[in-house]
Amino acid sequence: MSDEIALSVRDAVLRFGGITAVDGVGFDVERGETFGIIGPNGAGKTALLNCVSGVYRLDGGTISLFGTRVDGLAPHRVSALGLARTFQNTEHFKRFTLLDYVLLGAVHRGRASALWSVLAWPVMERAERRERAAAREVLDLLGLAPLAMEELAELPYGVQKRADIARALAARPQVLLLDEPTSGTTTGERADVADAIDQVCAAGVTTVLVDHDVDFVSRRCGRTLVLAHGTPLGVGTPAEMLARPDVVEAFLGVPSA
Ligand SMILES: Nc1ncnc2c1ncn2[C@@H]1O[C@H](COP(=O)(O)OP(=O)(O)OP(=O)(O)O)[C@@H](O)[C@H]1O
Repeated sequence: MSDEIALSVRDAVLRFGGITAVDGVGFDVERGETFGIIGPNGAGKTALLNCVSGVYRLDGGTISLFGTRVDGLAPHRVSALGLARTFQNTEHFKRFTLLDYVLLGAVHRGRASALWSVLAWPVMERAERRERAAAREVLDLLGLAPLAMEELAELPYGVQKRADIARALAARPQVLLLDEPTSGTTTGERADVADAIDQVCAAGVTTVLVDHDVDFVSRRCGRTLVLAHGTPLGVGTPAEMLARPDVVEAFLGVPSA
């Protein structure tokens, strides 16, 4: 693990009317690290990821990507600075083939203006060939290449979850946010999603992993942030954090014995 900070969140606050969804959250993720965020339902995990990716604008605090402030930027600008994320569903892309869906991730890097596209079509054609090659490379890495021409709608849910990881990875992100990558999967599918994430981590991609499955996060993350009701309970190794009575109480909803 390097000591270069890839993602830095300081005193983040996000409110929805009277609800404070994220309340003074801070953490650093080092380059190459797989960092976890866990917490019970409604803890603010997804809201926090939405702040990092520019979907929500912070009411307080700062977010930096490799030292550059990104809070207040639109999602496409944050993504141009090297951040990619998965979503909790791929509902709107059901008619895409797996390859086209993954190409969405590759294509968004360095798209040119329409005028430039017309004037420089040979260059654009070469760029498109490169994007297709990049998409196929990612499909290969995640063991999805044989399914490249299948429609997403026809593929099992677990494959759709892996497809979403592939799409995000095709953008060659500096930092990858995985939002509930195993939610709704069967035990078998979860093992396949786990393999895909392990490939991503082994490739050295800086990753933030949010999941309901605490064991799943604990096995992959050296450090994790624990949130409860939007408030940070702390950052530490999963074993350290899960041994704390306040963390146990947050998950169980009752004081630990
Ligand atoms: N768009 C929104 N409008 C109003 N309130 C919201 C919105 N999004 C989230 N919230 C509220 O913010 C709080 C945190 O929600 P969030 O979805 O981030 O929690 P979470 O930890 O991701 O939960 P889960 O594990 O159930 O997905 C909750 O009280 C939720 O109801």
